Amino acid sequence: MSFRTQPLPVARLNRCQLFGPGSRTALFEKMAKSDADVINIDLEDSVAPDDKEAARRQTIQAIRDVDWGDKTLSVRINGLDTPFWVRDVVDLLEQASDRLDQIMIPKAGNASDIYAVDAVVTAIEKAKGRAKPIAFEAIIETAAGICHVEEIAAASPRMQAISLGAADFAASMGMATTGIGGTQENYYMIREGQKYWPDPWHWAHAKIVAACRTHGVLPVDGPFGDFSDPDGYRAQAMRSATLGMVGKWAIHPSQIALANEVFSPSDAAVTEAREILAAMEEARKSGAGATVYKGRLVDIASIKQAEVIVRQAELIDG
Ligand SMILES: C[C@@H](C(=O)SCCNC(=O)CCNC(=O)[C@H](O)C(C)(C)COP(=O)(O)OP(=O)(O)OC[C@H]1O[C@@H](n2cnc3c(N)ncnc32)[C@H](O)[C@@H]1OP(=O)(O)O)[C@H](O)C(=O)O
Ligand SMILES: [Mg+2]
Repeated sequence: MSFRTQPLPVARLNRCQLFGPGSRTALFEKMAKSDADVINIDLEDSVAPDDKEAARRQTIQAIRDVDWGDKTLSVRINGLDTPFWVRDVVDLLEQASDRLDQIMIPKAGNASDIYAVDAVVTAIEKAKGRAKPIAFEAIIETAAGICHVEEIAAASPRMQAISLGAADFAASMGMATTGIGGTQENYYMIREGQKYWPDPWHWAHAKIVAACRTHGVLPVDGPFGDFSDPDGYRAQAMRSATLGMVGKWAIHPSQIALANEVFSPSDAAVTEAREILAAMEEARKSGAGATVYKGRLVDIASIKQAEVIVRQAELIDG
């Protein structure tokens, strides 16, 4: 038990992060009109090396021109192991409008990666007199990243979110799969002749959630590549939500409604959470720290659990 209070993450919706390549300008208006809470325009792996400069230019233009409504607007820059990332950061900060909310840092390996981007961003913000500080989201998608996820979460006050990038993560870990997230056919257990498929991403998700929650950062599930498998997407999203993640990427518009559904508490869950809070308030008045709700124990920890759900419902209701 620490005397420190666990910090709350930023109070904004992050149920669905919709991705689109910065080189596909025709998608920008569609992304802006979508129901995703966060838009990630990608300058990294969905953009071919020959298209990098044009994608950067087009992205900056779109940040200025497109009506992004009240969405969180984020751009994924290129990795720190490429020749592109510095120019991405400098041009975005100098040329895109204040409408840009966040920079997403791929393949973050340690706190120094975040520090390096922070140093460049901070210098340009000061030079330009930018009123609104840029937020950061880091992607954990390497063995080094998962080993150092806690220092990454703590690396800068700009850190608002961390996602798992399942494809690069699998490659970095040497995992025997070409699938992007979800159930892996060969990762099974067997009991009485029946196969069961555990979740190979579980431990990484849990480690990211713990690091994020320690430092007041939003933990987010990454991509699910097979956009023709809505049931698989929903199952993965529900596992992530149960573990404490607040949202999931969509790499195709068909995944947006699924993410919004899974990461919005149901009416029944909100009603139950409010009833638990009411039951505990009654208990408190009579001097008790625990009581019975629908035949089960609820106590002071239940208040905190119920508040997670009520807080999310209040964010959604605005
Ligand atoms: C794995 C790692 C990652 O990097 S994931 C993140 C990077 N990837 C991307 O950004 C890819 C984003 N998605 C796409 O580019 C496309 O969706 C697609 C290539 C997967 C499919 O495109 P396609 O046009 O063939 O799809 P359709 O089914 O025909 O589209 C139907 C309709 O929807 C519109 N559309 C398509 N994609 C988007 C989108 N992203 N946003 C908004 N709208 C979209 C399309 O234009 C059609 O519109 P219509 O014609 O009906 O008007 C990770 O890093 C890791 O390591 O894990
Ligand atoms: Mg990746």
